[in-house]
Amino acid sequence: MLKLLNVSYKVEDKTVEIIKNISFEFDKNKIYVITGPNGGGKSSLAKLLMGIYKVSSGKIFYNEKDITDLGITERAKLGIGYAFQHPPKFKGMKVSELLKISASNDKSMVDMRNLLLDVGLCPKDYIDREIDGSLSGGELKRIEIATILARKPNFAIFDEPEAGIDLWSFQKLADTFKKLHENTDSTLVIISHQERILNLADEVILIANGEIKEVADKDEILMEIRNSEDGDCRKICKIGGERIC
Ligand SMILES: Nc1ncnc2c1ncn2[C@@H]1O[C@H](COP(=O)(O)OP(=O)(O)OP(=O)(O)O)[C@@H](O)[C@H]1O
Repeated sequence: MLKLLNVSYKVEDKTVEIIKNISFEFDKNKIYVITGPNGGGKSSLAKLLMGIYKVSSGKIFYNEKDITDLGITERAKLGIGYAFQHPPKFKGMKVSELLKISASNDKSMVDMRNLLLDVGLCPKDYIDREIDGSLSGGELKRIEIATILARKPNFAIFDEPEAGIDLWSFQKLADTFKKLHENTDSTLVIISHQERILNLADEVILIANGEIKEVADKDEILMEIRNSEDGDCRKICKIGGERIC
C-alpha cells in the first residue's frame, strides 16, 4: 500500500543523516507500531511519510503512485492522515468547527459527539470550546486525534498518541484504535512506547539510529524489552567504553 524505497533524510546542513536508507512496505488493513529509543528517527520517518519532510534520496509510493515529491495537502487528498506529536493550536476556532472542516465527506453528517467520546472527551464540555492555550496538552492531543478520526484516512499516522494522556483516557483511546481497525480497512501506523498500543500491533517496527533494526511480532518485541536490563549506552559505559552517557 505505502512503500519506502531506499529512503534517507538529512537535515539542511547535509551533515547529519537522520533516516538511513530505509526500505519497507506497509500493507493494507494492518496496524503497525513503530517503537524504539528516543532520537532514533521515528517522528522523522512519520514526517517523511506525510510529506512534512522531503526525502534526501529514495522514493515513496502510495498504491503504486510515486508520491515522493507530493506535499502534505496532496498526500492528505490521497488519504494519508497525520496526528502530530505536539498538536498545533487554532486560535479563534471552536472544536466543533475544526472537526467539521477535518471531515472527509459529508460534513453535515459528522458525528462530533461520538468522535469526542471516542477520544475520551465529554462532548458537552468540549464541543464549543475554543482551541487556544486554555486547553491542556492532553486535551489538545485528543482533539487532534478526533480530527484524524473525522477525516477517515486510508493510511493514518499517529505520533505518540499517549503523550500527555492519562491512563484512564488512554485505555479508551487504545479501544478506539482497535475499533477503527475493525470497522474500516485503513492502515494505522502508531508511534508509541506503550505496551497497550504495542499489543494492538500486527507488526512492530523497531527503529534506532535512523534504521529499521527489526520488524517483529509484538510478543517477540515485548519479550525483548522485558528481558533487556539496560540500554546500549549504559552497557557501553559499564564495560569502560569511551562514550559518556
Ligand atoms: N532539524 C534537525 N536538525 C538536527 N537534528 C535533528 C533535526 N530534526 C531531528 N533531529 C535529530 O534527529 C534524530 C531523530 O529525531 P526524531 O524526532 O525523529 O526521533 P524520535 O525517534 O521520534 O524521538 P522521540 O522518541 O524522542 O520522539 C534526533 O537525534 C534529533 O535530535
